[in-house]
Amino acid sequence: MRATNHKNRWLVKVPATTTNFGPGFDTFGAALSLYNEFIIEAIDDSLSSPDPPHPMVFETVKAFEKKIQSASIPFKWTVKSQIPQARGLGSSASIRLGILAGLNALSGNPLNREELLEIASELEGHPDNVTPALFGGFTICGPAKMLRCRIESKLFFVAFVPQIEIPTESSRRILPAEIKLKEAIQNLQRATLMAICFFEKKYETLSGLFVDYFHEPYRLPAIPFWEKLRDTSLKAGALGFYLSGSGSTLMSLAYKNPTNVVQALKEELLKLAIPGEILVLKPDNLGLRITHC
Ligand SMILES: Nc1ncnc2c1ncn2[C@@H]1O[C@H](COP(=O)(O)OP(=O)(O)OP(=O)(O)O)[C@@H](O)[C@H]1O
Ligand SMILES: N[C@@H](CCO)C(=O)O
Repeated sequence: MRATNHKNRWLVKVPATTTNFGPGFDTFGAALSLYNEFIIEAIDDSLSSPDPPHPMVFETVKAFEKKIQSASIPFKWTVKSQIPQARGLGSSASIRLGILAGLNALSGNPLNREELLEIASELEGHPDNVTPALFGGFTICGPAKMLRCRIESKLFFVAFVPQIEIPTESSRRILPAEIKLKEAIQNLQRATLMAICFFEKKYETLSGLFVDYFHEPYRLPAIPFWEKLRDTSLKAGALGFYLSGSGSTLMSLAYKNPTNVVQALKEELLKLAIPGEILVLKPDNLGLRITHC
């Protein structure tokens, strides 16, 4: 049996995330009050299960081992899952971070959070889910740099989660290789204004900034009812409406009170007979937490 850290069972709680916010493709993200909870436990090598491992977990363990330049401690994992899969709410980021943080703790914390972020961003292929999941709040990610701010609790994220699954990988493949300069400028202008609104907590000024040319025009056709829900949501007073991550979740931001937006969406969904779930979520300003258990 291998030597393991004496603290050999950890509970890792990872928040869901919403990203892009319209014009902030691959750049903006926020952590939400919906969680995946992982138990990561050291095991005796000889008890290892012969089952093929989860491919994402296998890949994550390999990346951790490469970074620490050593074989990792054998472990088993379970997840109590609230985050719906392939719906643009950061379920894959939660898997990668849950495993990385648990394995790091089992190994006596050889890596700091910035190093975990680097590994998880690399594995995901983009940093905008893993950054808020790890640090909480609203985050802006750039190459090798990130900034974050708290989000006040008067901002509500009203998520409509349709039954349609959209894997991120296929949803990225349909994006264009080039963008027109005029459209890039408009995205830049809106995204910059949006960032200031979040950092200065001027949430009401967010209204009108959610128009995007980078990804939504290519992805939204897969969700035929999006336009009707956007009109309903904005008419009911939402500050903005956007495709969360690569979809399929359609996100409305409500200021101070989400009731009108939720009610209007429920009525429209009933009228259109569209199956799915509405989740009223708050910002999570803590990010990933890990405790010995
Ligand atoms: N609770 C879970 N248990 C096991 N695997 C999971 C779980 N949640 C997510 N996954 C893995 O993550 C994949 C979904 O990742 P994908 O990147 O396509 O979507 P997402 O992360 O939910 O959305 P987005 O990246 O747009 O926010 C699933 O196919 C599965 O392999
Ligand atoms: N920014 C990424 C997020 C995926 O969750 C995308 O939209 O493809």
